[in-house]
Amino acid sequence: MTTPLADVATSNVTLRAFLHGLPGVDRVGADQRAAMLGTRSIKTTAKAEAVDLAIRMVDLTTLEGADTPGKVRAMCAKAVRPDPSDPAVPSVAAVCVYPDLVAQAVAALGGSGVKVASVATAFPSGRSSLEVKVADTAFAVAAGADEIDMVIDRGAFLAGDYLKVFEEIAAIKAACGDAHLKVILETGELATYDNVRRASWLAMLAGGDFIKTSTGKVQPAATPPVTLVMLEAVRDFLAATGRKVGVKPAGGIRTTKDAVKMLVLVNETAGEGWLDPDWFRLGASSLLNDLLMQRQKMATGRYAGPDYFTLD
Ligand SMILES: O=C[C@H](O)COP(=O)(O)O
Repeated sequence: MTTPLADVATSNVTLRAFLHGLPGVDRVGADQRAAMLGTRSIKTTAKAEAVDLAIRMVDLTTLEGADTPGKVRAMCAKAVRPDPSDPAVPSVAAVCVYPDLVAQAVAALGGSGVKVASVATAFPSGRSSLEVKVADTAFAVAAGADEIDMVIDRGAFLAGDYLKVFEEIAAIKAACGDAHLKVILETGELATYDNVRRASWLAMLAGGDFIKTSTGKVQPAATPPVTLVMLEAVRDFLAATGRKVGVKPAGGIRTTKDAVKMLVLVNETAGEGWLDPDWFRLGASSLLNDLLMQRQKMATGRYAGPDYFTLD
């Protein structure tokens, strides 16, 4: 008899049996399908809409040891009005910063509708005690974070201790309160697409509101096939449980072409219902400028050049 979904996390044995019972990913098929969808051409009008949608989906990110309050304030201004010369350009979805810079971001964004996301849980390695990770999360939430981007314990996952990973995600979810939880799988360290599928289900079963590919600190990061596997997982999870989970590819998404490819993948895999910033985000530090350049090119027929927009 198969274990009901609500009970699969009662022990590591049942959780392992469930995750290893998921259908295997056809690696060649996933690579080919992602490559094929990446060659789809779209009409100019659809492209203009896609560029604005992609801007609205950006989590504008700075995650450097050298980040300063001034840099975060400038990034927040850009998040709200990406192109000061054109008020028709929409705001991005969120900014993403380290926990100690959340308060500055909240103050700079005040009332704009742009959310503040923060990478808690000993980002990017995730190597600390659960106590420290929960405290890191609580600190960011108390400072006003709307969203927490946590990293999973890849060491525990790769060692087969799925219950530890599950319980950690559930504890961080509890510490989030009303803040949304994005669970970073760090797919570049998971070795196989089967593991990406298993980690996606694990994160969703444990209560994640979003599953996110990468920290941006490990290569490869948000590749199209990995994003495809995760989109299939949220589609199948919705069918199995009735709960919808979002997807956030992050890391290495730099061009409008990369972003549009992602939107085609979303449409063709999870479906139109995910083509919304509530359900799909693009985590990126430098994509926004390229989207702005392409937007201007489509409107005026010429590029403004990268210097026209403020540096990310
Ligand atoms: O979450 C977002 C990533 O850290 C950004 O990565 P990126 O600098 O490659 O765009």
